[in-house]
Amino acid sequence: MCKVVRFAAAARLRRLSTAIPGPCKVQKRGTDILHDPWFNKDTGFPLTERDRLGLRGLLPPRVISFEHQYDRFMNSYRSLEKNTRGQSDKFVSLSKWRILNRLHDRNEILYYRVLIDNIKEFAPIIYTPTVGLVCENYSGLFRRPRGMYFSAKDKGEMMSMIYNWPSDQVDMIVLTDGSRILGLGDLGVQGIGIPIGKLDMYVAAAGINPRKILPVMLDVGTNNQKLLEDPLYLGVRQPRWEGEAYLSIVDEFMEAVHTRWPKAIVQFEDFQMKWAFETLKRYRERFCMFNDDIQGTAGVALAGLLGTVRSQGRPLSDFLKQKIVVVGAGSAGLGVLSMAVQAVSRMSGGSETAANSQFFLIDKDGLVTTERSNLDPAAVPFAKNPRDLEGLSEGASVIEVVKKVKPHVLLGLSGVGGVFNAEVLKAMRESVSTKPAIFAMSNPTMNAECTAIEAFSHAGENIVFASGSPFENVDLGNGEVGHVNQANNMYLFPGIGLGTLLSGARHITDGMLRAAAECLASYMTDEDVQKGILYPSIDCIRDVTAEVGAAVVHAAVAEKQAEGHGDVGFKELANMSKEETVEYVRGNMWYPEYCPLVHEK
Ligand SMILES: NC(=O)c1ccc[n+]([C@@H]2O[C@H](COP(=O)([O-])OP(=O)(O)OC[C@H]3O[C@@H](n4cnc5c(N)ncnc54)[C@H](O)[C@@H]3O)[C@@H](O)[C@H]2O)c1
Ligand SMILES: O=C(O)C[C@H](O)C(=O)O
Ligand SMILES: [Mg+2]
Repeated sequence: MCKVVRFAAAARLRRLSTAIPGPCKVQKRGTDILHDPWFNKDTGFPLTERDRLGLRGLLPPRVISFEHQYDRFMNSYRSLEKNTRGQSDKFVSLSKWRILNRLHDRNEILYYRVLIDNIKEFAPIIYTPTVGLVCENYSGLFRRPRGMYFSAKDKGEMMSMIYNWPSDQVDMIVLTDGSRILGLGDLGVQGIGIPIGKLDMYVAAAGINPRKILPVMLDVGTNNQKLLEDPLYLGVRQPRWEGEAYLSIVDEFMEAVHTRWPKAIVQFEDFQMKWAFETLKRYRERFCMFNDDIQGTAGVALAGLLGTVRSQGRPLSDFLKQKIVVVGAGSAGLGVLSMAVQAVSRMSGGSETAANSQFFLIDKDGLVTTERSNLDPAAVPFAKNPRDLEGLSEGASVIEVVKKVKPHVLLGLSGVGGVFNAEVLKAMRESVSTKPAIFAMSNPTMNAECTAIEAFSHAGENIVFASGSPFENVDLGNGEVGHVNQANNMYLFPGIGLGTLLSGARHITDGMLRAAAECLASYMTDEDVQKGILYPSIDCIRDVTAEVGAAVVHAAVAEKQAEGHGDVGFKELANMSKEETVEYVRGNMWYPEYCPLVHEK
């Protein structure tokens, strides 16, 4: 359950008691307005507005209310569902994505209202997992551009190109180079679907004004041979730029963005590991940015790990005793480990070190130890010393490690579907935990380490289960339900972005990220957690984001990072109670409703 009534319902009530939204200025007239999805109201333009804006005669005469337009869309959506019954999942998902995308391209206010009010149903279409399918098929699906594309061919031009974007103010940018799209690998320019999906979640969950978002693709080529040979491929047809040439492109983009919008926040998304870590190190002190796969994922996973301790009825301090096996030593797995190790270190007064602690790291070559030749520097802190291992050695397989360690938690961020096979899951029955936890966090659905049904049927009914992509709850056949949690960074990145924006911080610190994770960890009640419900329902995402955003603002104030936003300065932020900060954040969330349009020359 959400802590407050569903946000949409609350906003609707608020609207009833408040005046009509203020006017919006528009520099266009006539058909130019109808073709601009930001201003277009379709048949919803009142007659007086049609007169003012030169729209008379350009629309059928009847004026349709917003509510009626909303219902008409939902009816078409339901008809589509009926008409596609029996078709392949892929066909159905893409059909649903198309109808939503078409609405976006026509009428953004209606699109975002439909999305916010039906977020549980539509998130899997506009975000994970369908967004993966959209990226794979992007060149064929492409109709209209969304966002900006900076390519290797634009070197030297970015400082002026950035002014081609029509909006004066941009608050939130999601940037990808398409090199590691979900678990699907290098999809080149087709990866633009990910920034678009993430930013739709920013609008839906954090209420960032869609006029102030910017999805960006940095196209430095692709190493995906199939795409390079595809005549329909829309990206630059060359192998990826590497080394200094690559970094100089990202540098130029970051400089250009911050010249035009000095306080814009840039979320790095789905970069291959080497560039994910390198760019985070390179920019985090210079710009307001974070890497969602490393830092957002870490916070969501840490919240889940703390939840598993509570689900066992143990105090949080027992986190120090939990044995946790992480499968996948990429940007996400290493991000999770480093945040978890920091938490352990804080709890134990700094006495724990990563390598001899309770964590075990496995990559494609098995258990990671100090004996590994060419050990990735980022993995060094988590490599086990073979002397500390009894009965396990360098490169031990997942099944060998699980059998030997009997972990409390088995967490997958490998990008490989089925790695938690029946044998591995059955071995989790021997876990030392009363509630063994299985986190199959890789995306999209086909890349999950196991499905929910596999987890409950092989590992037992007393497990806690979480996955990165959504799965249905599992009917355990005895009147009980195996609860499926969605451990996805969508529970944190919107709050990290919104909290940073409203605090006016110039950097996103570890303290702000920790506050976000701790806030999510404490969101659920003990009663829910003991039933195995570690994360809130996605229906509550605006409420969660308000709380997470407030926690980020508080941390930014405490660390003297906050400079304030708009009329609200550091002092006002510092004087707000926790509840007032949550209300402040909630009150700054944009909500889609038609505003009266006023023509301005
Ligand atoms: N749920 C979430 O919120 C979330 C967040 C971030 C990433 N992810 C998912 O996590 C996955 C990995 O992302 P990443 O950025 O870390 O990727 P990455 O490519 O940087 O790392 C993948 C890691 O998995 C390891 N691996 C590959 N095959 C393996 C196997 N058979 N057994 C064990 N390990 C194996 C690789 O050695 C590598 O260490 C992706 O599917 C991504 O979608 C999920
Ligand atoms: O995009 C998601 O659903 C989560 C995460 O950022 C990922 O890369 O898988
Ligand atoms: Mg990602």
